[in-house]
Amino acid sequence: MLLHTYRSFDMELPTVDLREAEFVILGLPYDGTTSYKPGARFGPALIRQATLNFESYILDYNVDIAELKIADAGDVALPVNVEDALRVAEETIRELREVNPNAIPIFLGGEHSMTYAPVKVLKPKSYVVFDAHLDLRDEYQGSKFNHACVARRISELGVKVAIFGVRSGTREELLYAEEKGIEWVHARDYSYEAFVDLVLAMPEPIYVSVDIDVFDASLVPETGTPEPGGLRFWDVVEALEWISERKEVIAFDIMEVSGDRLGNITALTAGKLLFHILGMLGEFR
Ligand SMILES: N=C(N)NCCCCNCCCN
Ligand SMILES: [Mn+2]
Ligand SMILES: [Mn+2]
Repeated sequence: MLLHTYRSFDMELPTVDLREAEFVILGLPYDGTTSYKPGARFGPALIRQATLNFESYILDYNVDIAELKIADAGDVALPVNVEDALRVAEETIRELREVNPNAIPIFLGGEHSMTYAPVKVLKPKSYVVFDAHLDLRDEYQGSKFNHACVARRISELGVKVAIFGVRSGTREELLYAEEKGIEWVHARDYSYEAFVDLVLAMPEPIYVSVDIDVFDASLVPETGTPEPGGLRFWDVVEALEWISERKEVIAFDIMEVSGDRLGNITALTAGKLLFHILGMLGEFR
C-alpha cells in the first residue's frame, strides 16, 4: 500500500501487485471546491462498483482485461483544503512512480481540480481534455485551484492544451484561450476528424483527461456541473482509440463522477469507459 491511501470498493477484476503492473488505477476522491452538485468524493468508489456490471472481455478489441496486469492502488486520503489535497495527491503519485515507473496510471475522480497533481508530477508536453467546460478561469469562488481553473493552471506550466466537447465558458476564458493559443472544439462542431487534425501535431508525451461532463447530461446526470448538448459515448471512445494507438499517452484520468447511489448512470458510463480504455491499451500498447 502507498502512504496516504485506503481501499474503498474492490473491483471484480483480478489485480496484481503494483510492482508488476502494466496499468495502475488510483482514486482521487475529492470534492472540496464543488460549486453545484456534490458527491465527487464518492466517484472512484462508484466507478469501481459500477464495473461489476460489465464483462471483462471487451468485444471491440478481442481483449479480456482480466488477463492484463492491472494494479488497483486504492484511493488517496485527501484533506479538505484544496492546496493540501493537491500536495498529498502529488506525494502519492511520486511514490507510485518510484515503486513502478513504467505502469500507465489511470486516475479516477473526484473533482477535476485534482488533475493538476498528476500533470505536475508526470510532466507531459500536452494536455488533451474532454470537457463541457473550458476550465480556464484564473480563480473561482476564492480559489485558484478550483475545478473551474484546472486547464488554466496546467497551461501555465507550459503544457500545450486542447479541449474537446466544450459548451460552457465565460468571455474572459475565451479571450485567455485566444491569447495563449489554446485550441478548443465546441460540442456542436465535434468530429473524429476535428480531433485527429488538432491532436496530430501536439507534442508528446500526452496526458489525456476525461471530465465525465463532456458526455451529454443524459449519460452523466451525477456530476458536479452537468451540461446538456454533449458528446456521445463512442465519440470519446473512438478519439481515445486513435490517440492511444498513434501517440505516446503517459496517463489517463476519468474525473467528476459523483452521486450517492451505487449503479448510478454516470458511474456506469465512467466504468464502461474505464473498461474500454483498459481494453484498447491491451490491444494497442
Ligand atoms: N468548470 C466548470 N465546471 N465550470 C462551471 C463553473 C460554474 C458556473 N456557474 C455559473 C453560475 C452563474 N450563475
Ligand atoms: Mn473540468
Ligand atoms: Mn466540466
